Amino acid sequence: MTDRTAVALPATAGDTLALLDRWVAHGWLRPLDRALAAFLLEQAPDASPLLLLCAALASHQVGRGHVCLDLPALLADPDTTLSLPPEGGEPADTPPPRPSRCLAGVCPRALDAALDAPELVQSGPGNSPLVRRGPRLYLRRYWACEQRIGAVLRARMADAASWQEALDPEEARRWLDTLFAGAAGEGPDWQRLACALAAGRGFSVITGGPGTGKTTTVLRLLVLLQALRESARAGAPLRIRMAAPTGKAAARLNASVAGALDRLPLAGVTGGEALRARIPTEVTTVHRLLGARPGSRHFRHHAGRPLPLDVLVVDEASMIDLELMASLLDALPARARLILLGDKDQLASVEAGAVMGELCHRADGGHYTPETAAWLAGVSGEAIPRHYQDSAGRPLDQHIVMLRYSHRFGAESGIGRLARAVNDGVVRDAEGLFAERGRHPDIARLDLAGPEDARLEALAVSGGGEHFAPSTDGAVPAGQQHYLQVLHQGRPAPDAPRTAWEDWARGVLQAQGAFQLLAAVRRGPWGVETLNQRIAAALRDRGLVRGEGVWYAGRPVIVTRNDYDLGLINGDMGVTLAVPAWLAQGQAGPEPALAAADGARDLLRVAFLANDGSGRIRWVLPSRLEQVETAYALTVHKAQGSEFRHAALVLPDRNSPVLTRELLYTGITRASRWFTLLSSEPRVLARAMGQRTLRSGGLRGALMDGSVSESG
Ligand SMILES: Nc1ncnc2c1ncn2[C@@H]1O[C@H](COP(=O)(O)OP(=O)(O)OP(=O)(O)O)[C@@H](O)[C@H]1O
Repeated sequence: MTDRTAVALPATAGDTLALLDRWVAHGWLRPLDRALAAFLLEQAPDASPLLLLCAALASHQVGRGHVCLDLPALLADPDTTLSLPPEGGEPADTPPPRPSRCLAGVCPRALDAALDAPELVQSGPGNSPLVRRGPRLYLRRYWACEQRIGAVLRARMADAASWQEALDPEEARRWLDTLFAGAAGEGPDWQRLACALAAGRGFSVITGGPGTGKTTTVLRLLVLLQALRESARAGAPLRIRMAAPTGKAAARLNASVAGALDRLPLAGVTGGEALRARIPTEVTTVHRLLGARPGSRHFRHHAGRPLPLDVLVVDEASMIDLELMASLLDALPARARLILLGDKDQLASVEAGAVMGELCHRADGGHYTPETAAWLAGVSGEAIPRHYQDSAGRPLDQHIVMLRYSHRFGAESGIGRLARAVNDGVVRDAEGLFAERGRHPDIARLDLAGPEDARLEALAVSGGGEHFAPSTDGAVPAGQQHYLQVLHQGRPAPDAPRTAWEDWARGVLQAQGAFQLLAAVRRGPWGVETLNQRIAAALRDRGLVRGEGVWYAGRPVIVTRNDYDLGLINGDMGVTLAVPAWLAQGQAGPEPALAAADGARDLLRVAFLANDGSGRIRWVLPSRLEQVETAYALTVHKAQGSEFRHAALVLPDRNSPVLTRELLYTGITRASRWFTLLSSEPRVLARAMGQRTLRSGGLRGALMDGSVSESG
């Protein structure tokens, strides 16, 4: 609630820091944000209170995913710049004044005057800690990242003609006919258009919801590019690399690439098998590709030592934050082709920046110029419908294609229809899908009586099959007990060879992906912390897990920070297993004489799937895992890039800034077969769908006109 009862801008810098302390104490601001204000005051002892306040708020925006502080928005609605209400509730003592009260009466001119402090705020290159560009106030690091990204992408857009001219349209058309043989459907084939467009661009984005064929399309594109390279006799085959932001996303793409490549209609095509063999199936993480170095934020590859590749495909690009994208583009050779894949409607990265969303904000409408449409028709044989054409289309629009038809979720799929209704913001449709019980056997809604309703645990343990209409194939949704049963029942004998233990661990990890409980928030009764405790207790009560300590057999964990020494990436998931001492200690196999007695010497190790796509199991000593959390429940953010057969989403009964349409959409689309919604608030869908994630940043503006000038 906006508080405009009195003008209360702190009078001195000391008063400002005291106010920031109170905001920190109430969980409205991070200690880091307050520390920045204190640092600036040391640098410039006469800095104005308003400037210090703005600096702390600019820093706070970064923690909330924004790239900068939007100054007009700050004056129009000051309280949206703090974390209000804080997660998990407020402390009991009197709350401090809100920004709306401190800033009441502050006009744009006063703000301009406060920010006119060249030692702290400049408008471009320099060494001030803050940068102001028009309506935006940045921490310099984020302004610089935005500049670097803008410069690389603008240069590629400015050079579009040379990429387009380098493409032989007839040869491309011949290959597209081969690669899309038999693929006729209603309306334009956007996959074919995507291949044609990306083949004629140095930088392109292919966006689409789940199952719209991003992987299938990009593999066809890679074959097309490799084939064109060979027919032009332009030298060695293209060096192609594929990467994804997390180990989990890389492993998922890895698993689908090999199958999708096998399905390409290349059998019987002259040279087809050789081409197929020249498409890599290995997907790495962006960090690994760039050469992350332990304990450093610098990478082995950068502008001075670019990546040795000709084509780079980056999947799940919406999860890439501003800094990582800047590092990636720095390391990209000037003539290397960049193809970004992802779902523009998903939540943006946890860290600052929403690069994919900024690039794709006009993707729904197409906005292809008549020239682009004519060129695409010549290359692909597909006509772009008139309503996707726009004679005023911007250069950026000409680099983006949206795949519009889900091959995974047919027209009748509840998950597919729910995701669409949520995305379109049509509350009545979304609510109605749950009301038509039985019509959609893949979705269910469980209305809880309150935060303590034990039906939540029951569903998480068993999967809650009783809430779904029966499916035609008789399959039922899994819960947590599924992987624990695999864990208990599939355990090899103590003297079984190493391969048997690894197969078992793979089986447990795979079964663990059959169900995931998701939550919107971390703290409070509906947050992952409470849910994890409740599920662990419920599993103990049912005898599915034993042991009271932090580590016990069956504990699932998620890695929360990259650990290059252990080869683990933020988002990797593992399961704790009790294994014989010989295996835990890295010996090749059991010593026969000891094997029989070995069962008594089981040790705990956490099994992770190696994120190099090899399918190997990494056994990690629990005490070496410093940055992990229990993963019976995950936030939707953490689950991004993963997919589960059954995803159950728990939403809070109170409004929260994180409860947005994008969060709901991302949660729903984590489910591949069954989706359950759990909440005690009947209006929760309407609430979440009514809130959009808006992220401040200047990239979109900088790219829209396609000019090479600096963003303003
Ligand atoms: N044009 C098509 N015709 C028929 N089936 C298709 C077509 N394109 C993709 N598919 C099928 O749809 C499924 C999803 O395709 P794909 O994995 O390429 O989609 P995606 O967008 O990458 O999915 P994800 O949501 O996993 O990122 C696959 O089974 C694939 O074989």
